[in-house]
Amino acid sequence: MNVIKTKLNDVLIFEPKVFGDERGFFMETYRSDFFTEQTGSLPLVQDNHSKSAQGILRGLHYQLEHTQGKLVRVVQGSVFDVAVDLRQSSTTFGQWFGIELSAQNNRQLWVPPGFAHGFYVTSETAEFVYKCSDYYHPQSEVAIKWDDPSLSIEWPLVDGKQPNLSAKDIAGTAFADAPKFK
Ligand SMILES: Cc1cn([C@H]2C[C@H](O)[C@@H](COP(=O)(O)OP(=O)(O)O[C@H]3O[C@@H](C)C(=O)[C@@H](O)[C@H]3O)O2)c(=O)[nH]c1=O
Repeated sequence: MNVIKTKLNDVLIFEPKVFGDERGFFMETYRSDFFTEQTGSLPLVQDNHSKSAQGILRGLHYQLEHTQGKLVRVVQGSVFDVAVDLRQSSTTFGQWFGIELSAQNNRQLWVPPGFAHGFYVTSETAEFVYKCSDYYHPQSEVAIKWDDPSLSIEWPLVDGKQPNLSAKDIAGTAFADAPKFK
């Protein structure tokens, strides 16, 4: 597994070693010992899987309590995945990082606790799979507006069309008003 630092503190890209042969391929996608050594996070406790059509944007989400770190990847299709640093003590507070994750590049992104996370589907459909460091706690969920002008996230919108959002995400909070971490 290759590990690459990003411009945001503690956000890491993981590139699994892929063993291709005449049958197809094999890769290890998560090892708890290696993951903990690289991130300092404890083993991950919840696995999630979602499918979305092109143009769907989910985010930017986080939980204020039971704050989750997320190890995210795409098993079908491609997305533009974004992390926003909400930790006021961090030198990269308020900054965003975006990366293409796809079933072709096999890349995984580690979005640590203290970040908002979202993704936009660029392929016809995409299946998104992720592991979380804490359990779902809907009472403490927050959604920040995907297009908050103070974040200026450069989403690669297909044909320049507005993305499709859930009602919760349409009603998202402005970055300035969203609760932050220490
Ligand atoms: C996230 C989640 C949702 N659900 C349920 C609640 C709801 O009925 C349905 C869909 O939930 P949502 O609309 O919140 O799903 P979604 O918009 O896909 O939410 C996810 O977005 C990405 C960007 C993240 O980072 C995730 O942490 C999570 O917030 O699934 C669970 O049962 N467990 C979970 O862990």
